[in-house]
Amino acid sequence: MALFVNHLSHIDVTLWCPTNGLVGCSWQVDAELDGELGEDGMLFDFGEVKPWIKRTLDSGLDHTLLIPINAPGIDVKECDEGLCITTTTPFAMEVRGPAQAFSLFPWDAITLEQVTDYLSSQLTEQRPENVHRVTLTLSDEHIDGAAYGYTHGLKRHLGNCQRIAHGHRSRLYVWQHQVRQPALEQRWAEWLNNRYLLEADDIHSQTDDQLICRYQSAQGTFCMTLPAERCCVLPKPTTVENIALWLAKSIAEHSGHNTTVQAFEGIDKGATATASP
Ligand SMILES: Nc1nc2c(c(=O)[nH]1)N=C([C@H](O)[C@H](O)COP(=O)(O)OP(=O)(O)OP(=O)(O)O)CN2
Repeated sequence: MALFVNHLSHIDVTLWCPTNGLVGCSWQVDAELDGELGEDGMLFDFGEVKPWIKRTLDSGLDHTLLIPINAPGIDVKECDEGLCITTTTPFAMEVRGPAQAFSLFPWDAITLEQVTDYLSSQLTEQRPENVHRVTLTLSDEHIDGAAYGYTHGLKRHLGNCQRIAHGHRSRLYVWQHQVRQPALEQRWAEWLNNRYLLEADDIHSQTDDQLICRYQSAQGTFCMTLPAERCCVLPKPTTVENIALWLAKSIAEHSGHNTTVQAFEGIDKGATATASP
């Protein structure tokens, strides 16, 4: 007997890719459980399946930076902040923070298949007696138009969004004169794709080539050094509201037209903002 729960949750992470660097991802989570029916006629109460799986994801890999430690140029060591991870290719980066902000895997690269198997095995190990196996399916949201992945951290957030390098893969909608603007959506999404978004206030130091972002939050001290060309600096915290506002203002200024932007933070949620040139 198998029980399934589709659209159970989302996972928002950034993965380190040996060719693209920081890649923001949002994965939809579907679950299937194989097992025996209990005396109550249920394999596992739906009301318990969801919180059980969500708790495991939220306290583990969700909102972390996924590092394939066997990829070329990766070094991981302990430091005052917790862990210090350095990279060399495709660019030099150093990120420091509490260990809980990182998920380290003994792999050459992070793939959706490997992450899916890892999480399915983790849940299977913790299963209740009458459940034989838990199988998750992780998938990227199907997006026809413009989309971009980004990485950020929100130091004021009380939950795991305070971690300096977690990410999202997001749709982007732009309107001018009540008409969608696919060319603008595509251009801005391409520009934002794989960037690190940070608040100006969190810049610790900056040269022409390099930027250091550093902040203290409830979980500890976080620090990130990366090429300036890979960053996008916003005047305010990088919440989706401020991203929508910054995009609306930037596009209105560049194009000379009133602009409305709907920015997403991962799957199915986001903010809408309008600006004039
Ligand atoms: N109004 C806003 N609220 C929050 C924002 C924001 O920009 N505006 N941002 C965050 C974090 O960046 C976080 O990454 C969002 O994570 P999310 O997965 O949505 O949070 P949950 O774990 O609570 O949601 P699930 O999808 O149910 O896992 C937080 N809030």
